[in-house]
Amino acid sequence: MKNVTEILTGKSNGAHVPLIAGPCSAESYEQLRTTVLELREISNLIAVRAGVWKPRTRPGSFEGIGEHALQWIQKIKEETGLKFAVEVANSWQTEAALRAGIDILWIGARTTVNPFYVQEIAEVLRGIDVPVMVKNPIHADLGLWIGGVERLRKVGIRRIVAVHRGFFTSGTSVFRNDPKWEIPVEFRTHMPDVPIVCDPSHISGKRDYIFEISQAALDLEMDGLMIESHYRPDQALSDAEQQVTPAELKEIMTKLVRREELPENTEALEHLYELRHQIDALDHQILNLLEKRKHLVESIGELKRDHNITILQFQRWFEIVKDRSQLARILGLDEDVILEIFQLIHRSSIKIQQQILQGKTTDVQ
Ligand SMILES: C=C(O[C@@H]1C=C(C(=O)O)C=C[C@H]1O)C(=O)O
Repeated sequence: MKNVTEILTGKSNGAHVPLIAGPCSAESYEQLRTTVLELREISNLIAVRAGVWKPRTRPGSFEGIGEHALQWIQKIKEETGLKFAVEVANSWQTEAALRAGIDILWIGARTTVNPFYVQEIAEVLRGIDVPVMVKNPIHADLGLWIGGVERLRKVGIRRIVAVHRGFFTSGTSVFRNDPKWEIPVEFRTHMPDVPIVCDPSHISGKRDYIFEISQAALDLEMDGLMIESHYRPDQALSDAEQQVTPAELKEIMTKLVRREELPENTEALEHLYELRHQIDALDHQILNLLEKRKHLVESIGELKRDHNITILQFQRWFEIVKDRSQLARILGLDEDVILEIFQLIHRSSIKIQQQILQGKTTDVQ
């Protein structure tokens, strides 16, 4: 687990799961203060989140208190000594947040989608040492997420944390936003030194799923959690259904299981290595079989070239799909995954045969 606590607050917080929590929006001084005082009871808490400017899909919804709420934050910061994080979506909001001494800024999903906005914010931050969290863009465009981080790095921001808040779904998921776990995993392979915090509130859209998603995030080695909490969630002016009370949040945090990357028990560790050894052997067999398959595809390609036969053979391909799906089902394998693997293999076969028919060598696939 990367040290999100140190990056965002400059302090360390032991082996806990770092938690950033607070209301979706700062609605009133009382609401914010009561929530924060209750949240202080959770030992994982490293910073408070509070929306000041709220980007809403359609006008007419509560769009945040605006700059005035920064004064409440300042007062509560003084009283509690806690660090506060605020979302900024453009240059003047960034300037106002910095003037108010906000400790951590975050760039929201609706801003990460737009490189112009991210750049505008980055320009205000040039030469300033403030930690910034970058939420994934609304749709699953990994490049924009990485690009957001790169824009901040280019102006000298060093303390950066990515936030996974899920991706737009047109109502096809039980969740408000589709987690698409493969995207943060992919993000990690591109930017291994940037910690990722999961925001289960925005993924779930419903408080009942927050524990489940938080646990899934920890099991994928995410480095912390960002969760919306309100002392009276049902009366919240925004995101009422997904906010939990500080007491509920405390319970969620206690129930979460922090799993280690490797078992401490030496017997279990040896068993793990033995099983991995067997997987290595099987993977090598898979690769050797793929190499043999490739040679057959090449021979068929030469035959097609010499006898003027089309590369793509739908009838044969449909038979393969039917046969391999059926076998996958019998073997208890995930049919969709097996189909995807065969689609990739088929795509590669087509490419190999195209090269043969065009008279090129087939080294590159
Ligand atoms: C190998 C062939 O060419 C293509 C590749 C296929 C494959 O990879 O199995 C199947 C059908 C064709 O679209 C073939 O015609 O059999």
